[in-house]
Amino acid sequence: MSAATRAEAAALDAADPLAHHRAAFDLPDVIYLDGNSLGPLTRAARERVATVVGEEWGEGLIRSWNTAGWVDLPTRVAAKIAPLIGAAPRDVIVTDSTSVNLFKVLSAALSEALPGRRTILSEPGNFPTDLYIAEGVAAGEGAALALSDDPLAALDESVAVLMLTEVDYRTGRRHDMARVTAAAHRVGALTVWDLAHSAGALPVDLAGAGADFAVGCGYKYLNGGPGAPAFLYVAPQHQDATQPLSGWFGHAAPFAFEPAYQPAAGIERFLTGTPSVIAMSALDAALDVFADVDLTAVAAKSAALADLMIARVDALCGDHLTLASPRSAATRGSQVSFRHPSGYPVMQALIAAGVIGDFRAPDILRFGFTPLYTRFVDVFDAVDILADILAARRWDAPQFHRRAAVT
Ligand SMILES: Cc1ncc(COP(=O)(O)O)c(C=O)c1O
Ligand SMILES: Nc1c(O)cccc1C(=O)C[C@H](N)C(=O)O
Repeated sequence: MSAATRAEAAALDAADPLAHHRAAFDLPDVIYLDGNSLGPLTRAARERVATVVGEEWGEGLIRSWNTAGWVDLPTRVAAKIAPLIGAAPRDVIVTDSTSVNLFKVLSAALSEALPGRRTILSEPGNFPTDLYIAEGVAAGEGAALALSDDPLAALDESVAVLMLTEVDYRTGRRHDMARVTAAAHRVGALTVWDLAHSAGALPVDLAGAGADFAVGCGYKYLNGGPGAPAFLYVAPQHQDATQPLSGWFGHAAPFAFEPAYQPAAGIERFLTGTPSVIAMSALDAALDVFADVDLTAVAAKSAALADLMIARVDALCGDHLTLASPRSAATRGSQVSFRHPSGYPVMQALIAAGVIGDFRAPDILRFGFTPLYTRFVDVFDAVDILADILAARRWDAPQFHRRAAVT
């Protein structure tokens, strides 16, 4: 499915069965192709945060832990994420950040590994926090982190845990979770999957793939807001594992205030401290947009949006940009990246012109596709604007070269 003219792109929008979901979002007047880094505000989250602050906190005060159900938020929100990732609700919990959850599940995975196995295998291109956390866990557990550009080939009987991000944050390349998990299990290794760039964007089937552990972000495709709580998944057969951040919310009876730690049964032992109620409420409300959404349709539209972008970039910007993502949607997540030697100022010029993507060092222009609110005409217009910036070298102005702290 592609469009050679703006009218054809508009016709695709007119026929789009997901188009009505755009009204659930509170979008400013920009073309937003960065929902893979920070999802936008939903109308429901805006209202819910106002209620939580004004009524539940302002009026209810401490009573709201019970009367507003604050204490159940980690499991209630998890039950909304579970169907998006192919998991049973009791195998998912919402808590902490992705990095902290990775620390917990990696440690638990090492404790579940076959005797004598102390290697965590990953890729050098994995998201840095994953590698940093694995370094920390390895140092504390007398394990080692091994990196390979071809982790499937590097899998052998020394590997305790294979830790991968399903969709690569730079290129959008997608691993075949079922195939890779099966290969890990064949050599006796466990798997830890990072779903930061998958959850809410693509159908994920953790249980079907036989994945052992997973983590993911609340603030990207799930639209939970900046710094939204993250989630983690533990397959039922590993839920007796211990995790080292043994805080009171993971205790079997937190309000018994016992001096000794006794882990809760099941997934709740992966909690640590008090949930971030305002942030978790925003995520809870934002997740309602997925209530009647078929992720297969989301992924199909995402592939069509990305294919349109690639076709238009080939046609209009081919002399300037090199595709850094798989050309085939079959091995791609919900984003497309292009290389340009001056990627940073090009992206700054594009943002100044009202098209928001992001830059990833050293030379990547990255565009995320979020089919619940992104239209075909948005992609069409974005490439026209990008082509103009490149052809006229509008990016080569001093203000676009100044680096911001956060890219
Ligand atoms: C693959 C991946 N994992 C983890 C994170 C972030 O983890 P945290 O929410 O702890 O900052 C990101 C993005 O920031 C990411 O892209
Ligand atoms: N978590 C972020 C942040 O705190 C500031 C800026 C960006 C982010 C991101 O999420 C980046 C994102 N994980 C990426 O794939 O690049």
